[in-house]
Amino acid sequence: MAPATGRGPACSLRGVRFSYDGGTTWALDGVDLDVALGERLCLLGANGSGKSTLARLVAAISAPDEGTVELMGLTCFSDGRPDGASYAEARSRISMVFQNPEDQIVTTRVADDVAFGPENLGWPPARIGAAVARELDRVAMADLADADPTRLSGGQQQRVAIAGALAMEPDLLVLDEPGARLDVRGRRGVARVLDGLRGRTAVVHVTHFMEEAASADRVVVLDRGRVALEGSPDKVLEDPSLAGLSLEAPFTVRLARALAERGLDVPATLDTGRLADAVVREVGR
Ligand SMILES: Nc1ncnc2c1ncn2[C@@H]1O[C@H](COP(=O)(O)OP(=O)(O)OP(=O)(O)O)[C@@H](O)[C@H]1O
Repeated sequence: MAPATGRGPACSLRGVRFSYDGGTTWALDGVDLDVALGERLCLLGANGSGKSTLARLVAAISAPDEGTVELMGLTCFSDGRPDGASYAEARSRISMVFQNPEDQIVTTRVADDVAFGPENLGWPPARIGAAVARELDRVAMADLADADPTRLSGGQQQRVAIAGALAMEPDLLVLDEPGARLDVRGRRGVARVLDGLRGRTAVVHVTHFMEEAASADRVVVLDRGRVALEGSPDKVLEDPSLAGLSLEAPFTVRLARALAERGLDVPATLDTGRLADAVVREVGR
């Protein structure tokens, strides 16, 4: 087994396989995945393609059946065999946010909920207090610090869950469809928080929303437990093979294709302004 260094990349998976039924079917079937420190990666794929399973492996919540998992430069699994000390160390540096925020509520006061993770890490009270104040501020929930989280809206609860995850000052934040139950405003709020982490905290973000993937550094598309597409958002979200993976290209890309079919020379782009400029140029104002 490679020595544990504790340095990056945030995540490096090689030949990872995972089965829920003892190897009859594979939810993940030979996945290689790298996430650099500070990088924001979006995971896309049809229902059942393996996104949540992969997210849990990256978050050090579940173990692979086969393959090598390195997290924060620590070899946690080598050929499927665990290294308990490395795994425990990696876990302390990774946080996860799930789809249903109510599953993550553990107390009856917002500030206590955010403090829960740091308390489990054994931090001194002053450090915990500073982390709670900082993260409630980040998610614009400072006014509701004393509220009962079970009485908040789904969007507010998700912000509390994100604050709790970030309060532990993770090097890697894994989010499994955090916007699934949020309206547009709620999802924009999550996007703003993620933008603020750019370059400092690695983020692995499972989503069904193409617009969210557009702002990632890199996009990976899963198909039946394997990596089907990988690259920059421009490259992946404009790829014509997306439809064959049961994914719909973003609106601007579909619009550009429809205009091109009608004879306009416009690029299939994620950039609304660039598309608008091209249309204006083509129709001659
Ligand atoms: N707890 C479980 N027990 C048995 N099979 C499971 C379990 N969780 C997931 N699976 C199966 O593993 C495969 C991958 O599921 P996973 O939830 O990782 O996909 P996903 O891409 O996140 O799907 P979705 O977009 O629907 O959330 C699917 O075939 C699914 O049915």
